[in-house]
This record gives sequence, structure tokens and C-alpha cells, in this order.
Amino acid sequence: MEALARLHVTVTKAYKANPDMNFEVFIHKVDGLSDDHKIETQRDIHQRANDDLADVGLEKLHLSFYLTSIYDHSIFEAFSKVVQKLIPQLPTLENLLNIFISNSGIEKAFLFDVVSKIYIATDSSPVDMQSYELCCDMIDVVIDVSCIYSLHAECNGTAYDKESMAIIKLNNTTVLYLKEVTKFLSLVCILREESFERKGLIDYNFHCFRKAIHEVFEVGAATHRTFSHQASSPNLNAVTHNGTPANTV
Ligand SMILES: Nc1nc2c(ncn2[C@@H]2O[C@H](COP(=O)(O)OP(=O)(O)OP(=O)(O)O)[C@@H](O)[C@H]2O)c(=O)[nH]1
Repeated sequence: MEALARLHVTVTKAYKANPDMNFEVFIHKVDGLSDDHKIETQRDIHQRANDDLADVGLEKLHLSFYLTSIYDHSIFEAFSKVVQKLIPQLPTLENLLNIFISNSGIEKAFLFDVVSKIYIATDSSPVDMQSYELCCDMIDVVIDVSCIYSLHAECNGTAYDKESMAIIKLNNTTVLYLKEVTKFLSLVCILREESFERKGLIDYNFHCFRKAIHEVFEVGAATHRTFSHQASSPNLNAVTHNGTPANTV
């Protein structure tokens, strides 16, 4: 109850300061609850928070809720969804991923920010937590192995570069495929072993995909530069040249 009262105070004050603000509410430590209980708890909290807002005439205000726990990747998934709301190019990225996977026989693809392991976009098929965790683990493996065999004694930023790529074949006919897209972004795909037989096609499609992603972010950066010349305040929606959204870092 105390948490709900605090949420109400915070949200109403923030709304007064900026009515365009997005509100993202994380319900932590849900691992102790059964799946049914989790949904029920979220619904209950959502209902109470909305009722409190309706009492002060703020029924139009939208709160988004996420269930998280430190014992799985739910917190990363929740942050991914929050960050995606701040990326104006998200529909373009999703479209590119959809075209890429459908022409390459890939089941699922994530565009990851390598350092935070937040995915900034994925294709439009539903995300299941296990696939996401598998892809996060693959990034860890790639960075760890690169660090171990790095030529530099200190592994600062040398573990991930233009040459970064990895293929991991699991014993259940699944293949994980990782490739560098930009200095900060990586594509991680999940596919069946039989689809991987057409690796040449996948590599060619990836080359086109990578080029398109660079173009998307170059246009974003150019728009940002034009806007910065016109106005003195920075454009929060622009992206930087290397592909990391400026308003999410
Ligand atoms: N079961 C569970 N325990 C958690 C989770 N996150 C943190 N904890 C545990 O909760 C205890 C307190 O941690 P936090 O709640 O993160 O710390 P805090 O924010 O200073 O504590 P509060 O004053 O309760 O807000 C620690 O023992 C954590 O290990 C979670 O997702 N699930």
C-alpha cells in the first residue's frame, strides 16, 4: 500500500511537470509468486493505481507495468521494451528484421546493444524468455572468449569489433548466429540446423541488412545535425552515428 501511495505521488507530480512523459512501472521480486498469482497481482496493482489516478481526474494517464525478478532476464526484457519506446526508428528496424528472417529461414532475431544486453528491436514474432536468455548467454560467451584470447592485456573495448561473429551449434538442432552490425549493436539469430545449410544466402542477406541499418542511423544522425543547427536544444529523438539511440544511453 505504501508503494502504491508513493507511485501515485510520483506519477501525479511528474505528470504536472511534463504531461507527455511515459510512465513505466516495474513490479519487482515476482519470483516468489506462481504464474497465475503474478498476473493477478499485476492486475490488482494496475487497477488500484488507475483508481487512484481516476480519483484526481487523471484517468487518461497511461501506466505500463512489467513483472521483474533478479533471478532471470525479466529485468533486461522490461528495460528492452522501455528503451524501444524511445527509438523513433523502431518500426523500420522491425521491418528490416522481418524481411531478413523471412528470406533467410531464421526463426528469431534480436538486435542487441552488446554492453547492456538490451535488445533494441526484434522481428514481429512473439518473444519467449528462453530464446532471449539464450541470445544473452551467447553474447557473454563471445565477449568472454574474445577477452581471454585478446592480444591486449587489458580487455577495454577490444573484445567486440567489426570482425566479431560467432556460430554456436546446440545439440537440439538449433544454431545460434551472432554478427557485428555497428560498434555497439549486434544481431543474434536462432535458426534450425537445416536452414543453416544455406549459410551463403544468410550471409548475403545479413550484408544487405547491415547496410540498411547503417543507412537508417546515418539518416537519423543527419537529421539530428540539421536539427541541432536550427535549434539550440538537442533533439532527444535523434540517434548517434554509430547506431545507439541518443536518448537511451
Ligand atoms: N526473491 C527476490 N529477492 C530479491 C530480488 N531483488 C532483490 N532481492 C533481495 O532483496 C533483498 C533486499 O534487496 P533490495 O530490495 O534490492 O534492496 P533495497 O532496495 O535496499 O531494499 P528495500 O528497502 O526493501 O527497497 C536482498 O536480499 C536481495 O537479494 C528479486 O527479484 N527476487
